Amino acid sequence: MSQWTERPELSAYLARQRWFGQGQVEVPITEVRELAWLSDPAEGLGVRFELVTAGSMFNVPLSYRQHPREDLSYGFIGAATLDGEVFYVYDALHDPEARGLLLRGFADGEPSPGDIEYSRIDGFVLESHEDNVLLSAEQSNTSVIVGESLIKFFRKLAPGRNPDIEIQAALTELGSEEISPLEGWISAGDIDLAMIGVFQRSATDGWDTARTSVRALQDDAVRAREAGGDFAGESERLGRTLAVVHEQMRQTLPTATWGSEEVAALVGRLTSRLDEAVAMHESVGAYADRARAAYAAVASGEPVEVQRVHGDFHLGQTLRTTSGWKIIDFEGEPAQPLADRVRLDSVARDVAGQLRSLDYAAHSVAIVTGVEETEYIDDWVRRNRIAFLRGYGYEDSETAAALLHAYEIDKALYEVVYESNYRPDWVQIPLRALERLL
Ligand SMILES: Nc1ncnc2c1ncn2[C@@H]1O[C@H](COP(=O)(O)OP(=O)(O)O)[C@@H](O)[C@H]1O
Ligand SMILES: O=P(O)(O)O[C@H]1O[C@H](CO)[C@@H](O[C@H]2O[C@H](CO)[C@@H](O)[C@H](O)[C@H]2O)[C@H](O)[C@H]1O
Repeated sequence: MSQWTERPELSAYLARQRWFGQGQVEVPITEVRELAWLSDPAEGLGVRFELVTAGSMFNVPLSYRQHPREDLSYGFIGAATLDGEVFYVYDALHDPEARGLLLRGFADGEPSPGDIEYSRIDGFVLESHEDNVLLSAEQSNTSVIVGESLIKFFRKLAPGRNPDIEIQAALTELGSEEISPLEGWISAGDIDLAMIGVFQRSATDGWDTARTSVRALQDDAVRAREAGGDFAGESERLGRTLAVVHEQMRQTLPTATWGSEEVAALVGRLTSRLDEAVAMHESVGAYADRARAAYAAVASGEPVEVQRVHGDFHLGQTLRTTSGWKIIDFEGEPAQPLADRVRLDSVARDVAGQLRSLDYAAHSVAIVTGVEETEYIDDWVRRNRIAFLRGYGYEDSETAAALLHAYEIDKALYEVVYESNYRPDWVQIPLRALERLL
């Protein structure tokens, strides 16, 4: 039995991580599966993946050090004993030397240790695993840049192929230029622990680029089309990129047509999310009847063409590179169970995600800078919505419009729950959007 089920340090550490997703609440650890050592603790530094069940299962690579390290204090978890000897234990992703050991399996000629498998696509070999930089630890997952690659350690785990790997492997094989090519992954049996792909060095994040444009028009108090940083051309190109990626997914992954029964099931899922948002935020109740009416319009429409989709498409999942937009992170909404994240869906799901994100980019600037909402903000959102839909070539039919409307409402409801958990100051963004949408 692991000492972490008996002692509070690791559950306290998990509660402080955003990727744990419980909003600072400690959840008891019921099980820990320790994978093979990647280095021998008797030599001073032991590193291994530990799969920790605390409600859900989490990927927590740990480094066990014989001596404490002041400079790693951010990732310090607690002391633990191994074979009667005391070790100082750190989150291995905050320990540069330990990160190198987690990456070593991708180096030339390195065997996969014990129950862990390092898979490489097309002879990919990691040149050097030692020089690596932690990119971000504050999101759903934890990413590290190493050489020309970026490795993402999945935090919340589930048995079954991770959709990020599944979709990006299919699109990489197809030669897609709209994603960042996948190079490999790490797994333990049927559980995927991490994926590695090309690091886009020239990239700027779509979210930052869009917000810079909003700020430009706000500074000058001019309409979007007159501002120096007009984003509409980028929105249109991004729409086109998403349409290409959807087409590539149709070519390589399953598709289907939903008849009345499946559409009724969709309406059922939309309605339960509505109920969840009402329970979370009282003021959502005022929109419930109108949301139900919008969902009923979907049920009375034509059959719906479905396929694999991105599932959580927003500006933070886009990179503007010198060779156009690239779409990343095909995991779906992190909070949903795997079965929901791999379900076929309408492309309207992703189109709606982006429309919501444009609304977020504009209104978040107003919140952060503390200025009054102006007509310029609304103008920016309208102009970029139109450009994105034009670039995508979104279908012009009643059924397509009803679906898009329903999915925009659904995403705003998801956001009410998401923001209530993580960024209560921002919950007004989706709440105001509901007011506009309904
Ligand atoms: N291939 C890449 N090249 C450059 N930057 C990337 C790449 N993949 C991800 N990023 C950066 O890392 C951030 C987090 O990546 P993402 O896959 O969205 O992780 P998460 O699942 O934790 O949200 C992105 O917002 C982006 O800025
Ligand atoms: O990127 P993740 O996979 O972690 O996605 C989650 O976090 C997102 C926040 O970073 C959240 O997106 C919401 O906020 C965005 C701005 O930060 C905004 O562009 C999106 O439209 C809005 O939904 C996403 O919903 C969540 O799953």
